[in-house]
Amino acid sequence: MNTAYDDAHGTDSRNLDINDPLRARIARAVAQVRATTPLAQSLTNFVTINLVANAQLAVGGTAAMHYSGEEAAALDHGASKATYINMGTLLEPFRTEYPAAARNAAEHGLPWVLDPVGAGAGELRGDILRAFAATPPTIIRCNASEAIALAGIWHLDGADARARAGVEASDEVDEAIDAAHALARFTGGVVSVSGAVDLVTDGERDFRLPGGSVWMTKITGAGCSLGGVTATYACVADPLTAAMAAALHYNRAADSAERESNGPGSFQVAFLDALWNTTADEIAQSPIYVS
Ligand SMILES: Nc1ncnc2c1ncn2[C@@H]1O[C@H](COP(=O)(O)OP(=O)(O)OP(=O)(O)O)[C@@H](O)[C@H]1O
Ligand SMILES: Cc1ncsc1CCO
Ligand SMILES: [Mg+2]
Repeated sequence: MNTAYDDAHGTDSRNLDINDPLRARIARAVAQVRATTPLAQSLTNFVTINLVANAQLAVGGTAAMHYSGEEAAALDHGASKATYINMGTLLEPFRTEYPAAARNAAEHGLPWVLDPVGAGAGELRGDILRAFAATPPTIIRCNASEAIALAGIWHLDGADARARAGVEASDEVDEAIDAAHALARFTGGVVSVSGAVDLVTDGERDFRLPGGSVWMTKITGAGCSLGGVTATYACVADPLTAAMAAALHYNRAADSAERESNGPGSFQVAFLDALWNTTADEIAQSPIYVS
């Protein structure tokens, strides 16, 4: 039987087998975060910093926010198991502090997650993103426009690299597929592109994750906090599992929050509650279209 998803995306994608080991790894990651409250440190924008921390706590993790390469090094020596860097609101000192934090993560062999918010806008953002190419992120979590812009900034082959500015998604996820593949090949990591149907790719396999709520676009920081939660999952799981667990956790929590709410304010509250209450099995048994 063809689903609405198949009709829209053709027949070369199929729902991942219910017994596929990836689903077990996702369920285990969800349980492990709740059991071990891992710390992912964040250097993130001033608009949505509170939602990022609250979402990390709501999935079971621990949050610590700062803007310093030195503090990143101290945390990498201590409790932090992953770093989240979000480019939303930049100040001049971040020109050196953000690449230092990325370097520290790489030197400690720890994963780091990049949200290239607004990629394509401004010299400072471009300079910092170019500096990251030396110690590339383990996971890139972005919207379609940002994936295309970042592939352009890094001059990657195969990307349709139209430089595009802006913090809200305007390209459809599928338009960013070549850019996402190029980014994954360049970093050797995973790229997670959000939208109505999310795309997670390691450059070899593409996973499309339907569901979630359009209300996510009416609260600021849905994407930023998804980046933070992706870092939380990267504390306990390999990059592909972490990106999948975070995106699926978001989709199932958003499905449930939409049923409970009647506007953006009540949606955000219901969404945090749903992050807390959604079960590991609900997350791991989600539709996952693989191609
Ligand atoms: N039309 C939609 N329908 C359902 N879910 C959506 C839709 N658009 C986005 N989402 C979900 O919202 C979350 C954030 O994705 P989005 O693409 O809005 O990020 P973003 O553009 O980086 O957001 P922001 O920068 O405002 O934080 C993801 O979980 C994604 O699945
Ligand atoms: C609205 C906004 N401006 C800078 S960062 C941010 C949050 C969404 O990325
Ligand atoms: Mg964003």
